[in-house]
Amino acid sequence: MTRPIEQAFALAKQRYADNGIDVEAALTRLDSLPISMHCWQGDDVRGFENPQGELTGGIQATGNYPGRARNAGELRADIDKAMALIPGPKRLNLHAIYLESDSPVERDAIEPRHFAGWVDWARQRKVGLDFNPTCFSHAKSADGFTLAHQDAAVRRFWIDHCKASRHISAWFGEQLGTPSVMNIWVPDGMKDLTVDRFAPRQRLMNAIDDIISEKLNPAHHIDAVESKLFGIGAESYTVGSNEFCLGYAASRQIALTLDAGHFHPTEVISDKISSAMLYVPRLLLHVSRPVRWDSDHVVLLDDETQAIANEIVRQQLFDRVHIGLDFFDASINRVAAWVIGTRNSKKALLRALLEPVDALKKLENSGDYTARLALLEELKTLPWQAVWDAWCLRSDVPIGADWLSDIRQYEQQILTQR
Ligand SMILES: C[C@H](O)[C@H](O)[C@@H](O)C(=O)CO
Ligand SMILES: [Mn+2]
Repeated sequence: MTRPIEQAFALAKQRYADNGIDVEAALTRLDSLPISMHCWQGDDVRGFENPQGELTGGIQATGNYPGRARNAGELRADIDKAMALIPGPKRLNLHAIYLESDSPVERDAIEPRHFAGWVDWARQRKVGLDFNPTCFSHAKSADGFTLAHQDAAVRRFWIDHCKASRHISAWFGEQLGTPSVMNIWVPDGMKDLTVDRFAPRQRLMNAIDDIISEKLNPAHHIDAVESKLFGIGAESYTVGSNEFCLGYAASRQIALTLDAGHFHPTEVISDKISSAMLYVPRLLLHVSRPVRWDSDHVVLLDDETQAIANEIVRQQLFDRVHIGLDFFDASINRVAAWVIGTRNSKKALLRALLEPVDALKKLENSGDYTARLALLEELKTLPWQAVWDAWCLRSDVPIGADWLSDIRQYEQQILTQR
């Protein structure tokens, strides 16, 4: 059964060796690059705090596919299913609304114990956790403002939520032995013409300064800020814009989060990585797929996903770039969405690792742009797929589209019974 896979792999290895590429070294590197899967794909960003509540903050999960996870047990089972179909290392990215508690807990009162179930789950599976305060889908964010709110009491509430979130994040890192990247994203903005664009940004800056003022162990916790261009209902003005977040992360030397859907339609985050890395210590990537807007479609193996992976590999940013995903599609099987998007992100990383980067840079530096273009195009059709299949085989996950039958079975037995 596995013989053709192995034969194809042997031929592919030779083919890549002829191009100066050590396939085994590429796979060793791939085995060291975790992708942080976002928990919110499993339940359309509802969480367990108030699952019947409205998703606000200018984001939207569209679709009504059956089988949404309704509690932590179901969500963990779905993540387990997805992870079993994805090769290589994975992490899990949690939002604060995925807490577990028998009684209501206000956001500014969340504690590590509310996430003990997740830590137990992660420890058993040897995966790291990342975290996000949830500054949306709440009565105190209903007017579109949180950390930049005019009302000091509302601002304080969200500052305290983010401070509590940092303690949870640091606890994740300490418990699991791998730092948790905590991403602060706020939806704050205005629907229409905004006269004072300065004061909210000043308030946001002061609020985040307050949040990160307590020094936490960097071996346990990493702070990140995520910019955005616009949200639904905040089309004219976003307080945490790209300039705000880049400036903030650079001046405070914290991580900058680049979400592929948070820029103008023709702007790409792949081209921002090399610039941002000159000024910030780390990047968190939210690999996503905007279709005409920040639609958070499932990640494809498309040009931009490939370009993002190429940047990480070509500039050797392995220790400074954290790769996360951010999409939520409720119109297809949600577990399949995770599998498709995460496998595609990993395929892009593999293809990037199979590039003869030094040879390409040499051609570029010598001005031989003809050979550079020729080689880049020829590389696209080298047998990376045989390497991918062999890696799936080694990682004990299905090869090709074989994973789909597992998903179908899971759908019939589990998801449709919900
Ligand atoms: C759940 C959100 O998508 C996420 O927290 C944030 O990263 C974002 O991208 C908002 O558009
Ligand atoms: Mn994002």
